[in-house]
Amino acid sequence: MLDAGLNRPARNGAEILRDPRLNKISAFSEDEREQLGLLGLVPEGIDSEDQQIARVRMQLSRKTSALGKYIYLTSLLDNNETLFFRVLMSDPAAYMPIVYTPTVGEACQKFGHILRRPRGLYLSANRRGRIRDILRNWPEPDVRFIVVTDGERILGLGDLGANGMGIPIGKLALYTACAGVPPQVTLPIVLDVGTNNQELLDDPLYLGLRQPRLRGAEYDEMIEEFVMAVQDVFPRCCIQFEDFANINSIPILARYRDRVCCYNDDIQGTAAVAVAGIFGALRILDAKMAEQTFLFLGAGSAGTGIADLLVKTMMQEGVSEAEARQRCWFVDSKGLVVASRTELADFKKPYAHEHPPVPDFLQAIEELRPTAIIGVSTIAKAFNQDVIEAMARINERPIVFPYSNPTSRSECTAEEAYTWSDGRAIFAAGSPFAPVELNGQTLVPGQGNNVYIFPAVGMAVYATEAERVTDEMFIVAARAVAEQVSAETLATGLIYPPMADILKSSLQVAKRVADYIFDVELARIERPANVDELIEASVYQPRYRSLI
Ligand SMILES: NC(=O)C1=CN([C@@H]2O[C@H](COP(=O)(O)OP(=O)(O)OC[C@H]3O[C@@H](n4cnc5c(N)ncnc54)[C@H](OP(=O)(O)O)[C@@H]3O)[C@@H](O)[C@H]2O)C=CC1
Ligand SMILES: CC(=O)C(=O)O
Ligand SMILES: [Mg+2]
Repeated sequence: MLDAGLNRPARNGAEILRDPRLNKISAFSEDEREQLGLLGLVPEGIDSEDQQIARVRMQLSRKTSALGKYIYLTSLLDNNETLFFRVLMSDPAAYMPIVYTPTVGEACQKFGHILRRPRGLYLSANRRGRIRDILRNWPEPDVRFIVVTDGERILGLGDLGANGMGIPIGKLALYTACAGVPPQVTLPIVLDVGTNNQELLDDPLYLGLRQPRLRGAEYDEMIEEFVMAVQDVFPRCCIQFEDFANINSIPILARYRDRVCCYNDDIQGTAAVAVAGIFGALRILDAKMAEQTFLFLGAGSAGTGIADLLVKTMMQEGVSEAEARQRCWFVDSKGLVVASRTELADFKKPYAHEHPPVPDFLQAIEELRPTAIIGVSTIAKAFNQDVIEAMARINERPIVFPYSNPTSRSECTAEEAYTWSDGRAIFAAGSPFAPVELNGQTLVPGQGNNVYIFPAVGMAVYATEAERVTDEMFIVAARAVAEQVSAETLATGLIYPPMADILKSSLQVAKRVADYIFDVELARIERPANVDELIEASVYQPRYRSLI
């Protein structure tokens, strides 16, 4: 006998209770209790799914810290996957700040301290040469999505080594909660290549390798071994690279994007959410993208990724590449990125325009008079009062996107941006901020976070079994996100679809991207008569199935 729909041998009651994919805690039916040997192992009372959700909410409300709520929800995922996703999907706007930014940042910082039960796969530098075999230890046979990090740039918190595992776990929970990708096809992975974070190396509870980060050829060989092992063991799998330092993220994407099904979320997903946000802002401004001047604070993976996609989008609208690049300017840790600088990384060079050196961001604003500032610097409070006031003096409606995560690294808060601009800023931040009351008006900040993109693109790639992930798919996704923002939503200042509707909007985006994947013949399945129905039929439902 097989477990219903899971293709696994049936278990006895005690085993079922220990399997998070089968466990219903207090919601087993009378027949299941009788037939599966569960009598006595669970209390007599039988809960409905709604009663179970009410209990979870009550228990969560008694946790006084965000980290306490994170630990509780993670334990629920380890105990009863269906209930976890039912709770998450019942109110994504409420629960996302717990399982994702900002709380996941704190959870990663303390990952070794809060560990209850390991989740995902740890591939360590010590196990090089054996990655294929270790992938085969994963119990699910058909993994379709891996989110992998080496932990070197976890949000804006820096090198967190193997503690970075919290990020793949959180991102993959959102694949399911925000776009319905079935959890059994997802696999979180950390490549434990050591850490240069001395605090972690000195922490007796740190669980990663206690050695400096692997670099150079040895590192590249390990990445190659990993990518090729995934092709062998999970041939239909897409790899999402997440939170690598830019010295590695950019070359890795360049090396593999045309060879295997993969993408980098910090580069491409972030870029798409930024382009979507700019489309929303342009509707408020009634202006064109090529009329804007974008000034970035931070010229790393996220910043140059956003600029590259803005350039591609402007080119689709008939602007030349040179003109489009000229609309994008960067300030990094050494000041304005200009042609005379000799130490620039290759990925910054396309944006190193002719201009005298400018040491700081505020002066760059005064000289370049940008219409938009985008913060991807990890520097909290860098958009200070002088910066916002300068933007509000130069522009009737300045675009202000402090995208750095988590909240503790945000370049400014929503309240600061609105207050210092007299409520005129068009604002979106990487982490969530509550609405702000100003001069009798309620202003609703958007969450400019790649969560609007990666679950939706993931669903499209999953349902179509796409061979490759291209930049054009991200432009399609960006346009689809922007199109779902109604005029009423826009009137509140919100330039993204409401987070409460993220599942609905992600499925719309997934349909558009899936259509595009079939159009460009990158699908590995035949085009169905109705692509929308294909997506709908692929969506995971967090419902208990009968186990008998
Ligand atoms: N909202 C979202 O969806 C996303 C947000 N992010 C956030 O963006 C941030 C950056 O990520 P990522 O681009 O991958 O990181 P990188 O490390 O690749 O880039 C950081 C950039 O910030 C610059 N920087 C550092 N300090 C300063 C300073 N004092 N003044 C000006 N610039 C400075 C660095 O300069 P230099 O090059 O000189 O070292 C570098 O160019 C993170 O906080 C991350 O959480 C990332 C992805 C998605
Ligand atoms: C959101 C995200 O991917 C980051 O901050 O890195
Ligand atoms: Mg990231």
